[in-house]
Amino acid sequence: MQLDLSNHHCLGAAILGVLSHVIFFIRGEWHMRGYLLTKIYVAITIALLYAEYRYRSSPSAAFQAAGKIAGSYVASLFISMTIYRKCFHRLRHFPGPTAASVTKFWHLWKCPGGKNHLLLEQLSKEYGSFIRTGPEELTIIDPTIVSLIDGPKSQCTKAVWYDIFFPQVALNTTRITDDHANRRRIWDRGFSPAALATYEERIVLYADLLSFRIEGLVREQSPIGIHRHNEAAVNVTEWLSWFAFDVMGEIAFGKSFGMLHNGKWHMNTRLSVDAMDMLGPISPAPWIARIVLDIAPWLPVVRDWFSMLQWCRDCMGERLSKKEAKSSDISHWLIEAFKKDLPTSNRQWLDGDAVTMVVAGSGTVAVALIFAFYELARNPPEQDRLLSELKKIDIRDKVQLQKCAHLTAVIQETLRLYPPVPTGGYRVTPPSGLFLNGTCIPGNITVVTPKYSIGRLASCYESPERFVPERWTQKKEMIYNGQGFAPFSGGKFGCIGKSLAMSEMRLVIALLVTKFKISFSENEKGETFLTELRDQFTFAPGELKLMFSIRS
Ligand code: HEM
Repeated sequence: MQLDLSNHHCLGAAILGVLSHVIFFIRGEWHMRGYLLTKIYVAITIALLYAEYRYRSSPSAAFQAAGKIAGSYVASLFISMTIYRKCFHRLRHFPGPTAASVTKFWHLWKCPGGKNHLLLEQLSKEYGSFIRTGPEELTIIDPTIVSLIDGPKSQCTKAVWYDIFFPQVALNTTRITDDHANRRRIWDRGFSPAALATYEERIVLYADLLSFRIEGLVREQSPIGIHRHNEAAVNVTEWLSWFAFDVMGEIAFGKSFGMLHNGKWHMNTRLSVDAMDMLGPISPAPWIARIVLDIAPWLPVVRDWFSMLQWCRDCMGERLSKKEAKSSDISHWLIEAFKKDLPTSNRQWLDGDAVTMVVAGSGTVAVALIFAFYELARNPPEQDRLLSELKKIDIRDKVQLQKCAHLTAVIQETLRLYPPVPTGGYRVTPPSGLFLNGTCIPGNITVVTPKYSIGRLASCYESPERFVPERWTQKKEMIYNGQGFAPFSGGKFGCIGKSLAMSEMRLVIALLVTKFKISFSENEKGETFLTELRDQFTFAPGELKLMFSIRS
């Protein structure tokens, strides 16, 4: 009689599952090894199948036995993880959906369409300011957390999310603090007041071109747009994106992408917008993102992603090959450091930062502008207030424009309601942890601080859902607590392009509002535009058409 050992094997596999959890997986970071572990698991399962096939009488029996053993391992591993995460983990006392505390698959399941900003908003209503949104992750919706994690004294580091981009290295994705500091010093040269002044001169030209092109649409000089008397329906999602990308092409690589001029998408900039689609559904679980990138490079969205990276590399390659070094773009400073062989200045960093310039510098400005015009169209009196402020000054004079309090307030209110980076900016707490209003946040925990929800807290803003720019000027009593307002983040990882972005936004809003009256068309109230809004680390808005009519 043959002894059936399969139950013993299953028991052994189950014990191995528990041991591998408590000895290995419970410690350190594993998100970069997902693909390797999957391959090892599949290889061992195939080996088991082969062994069982030799031992068993039929292939189906071999399949069954091998499946039981491999399944026992996985089941016990997950049971061990579940028990640990629910009953023993340092975050076990924090409220949140049960499934979220056990696995990040829950998060992927809940927001397949890139609606993370809405999901976190809904969770905050259900669970309050502290929500356990992952086994090792806390989402904190409290204005005080912002300076704790992104203030000048913060010891927090960047979370595993930034490894999605590996092997790409760049200023905003490196998780090595010293590398970040070295690279940031190089970038700082490209954002000195002198460098900024040269960029700003050219922004005026692009803003004028945008205004001129919209005027062309209204005056029927262009086939694009539906004209009616002295007004035209303008797809502001496209035109403002073209502006932001053209400006960034000029400032990053010394060449425009030509979209304002041509009135259509440049193939590769469109690609870079589409490529961001990948970040919507997979951002909540970087380890799954890594597996998808490694295992399925043929998926259309992953292909777009790699093509986008390649295109950014090509832009940098082209810029590198230019003999005449132009000191008036950001690349000039990065290339100079590369030629001097400064720390963190090899070709890989140059390529990575080419992506950073395109992604961080264009989509953010575009989305802020699109929302500013959306709100101005919804609130015509705000256009009148801007007009009366702007008619007294020379709009093309940056210093005068900076002094326009209402203009700045319109931008701040837009960024409060629609922060271009709505939920991203994940950080890891220092090993000693953090204290927030008497609550201890353990060390080495990922902290998510959604700017979208913090900006809409009723405890911080009166009528938080309403667009009221005056709350930043004459009606300051409408802000109970403004500590959480940080659309550009802060501290060592804060936005380096803040001043540039503010200049772009001030100028475009001022130019267009003084020249055009902006309103909704008959059939457009912006509902679809809002429904289509996706959180893909940066916000990706849907199509918005607004009526532009030339002011008399
Ligand atoms: C309205 C416009 C903008 C907003 C709201 C914005 C917001 C932000 C935020 C929230 C971060 C932190 C991201 C993180 O923690 O991962 C960031 C980082 C960054 N931004 Fe901006 N940004 C804007 C425009 C720009 C522009 C025009 C540039 C120009 C190139 C730029 C370049 C960068 C860079 C390089 C970083 C990484 C900084 C670092 O890690 O040291 N941004 N931005």
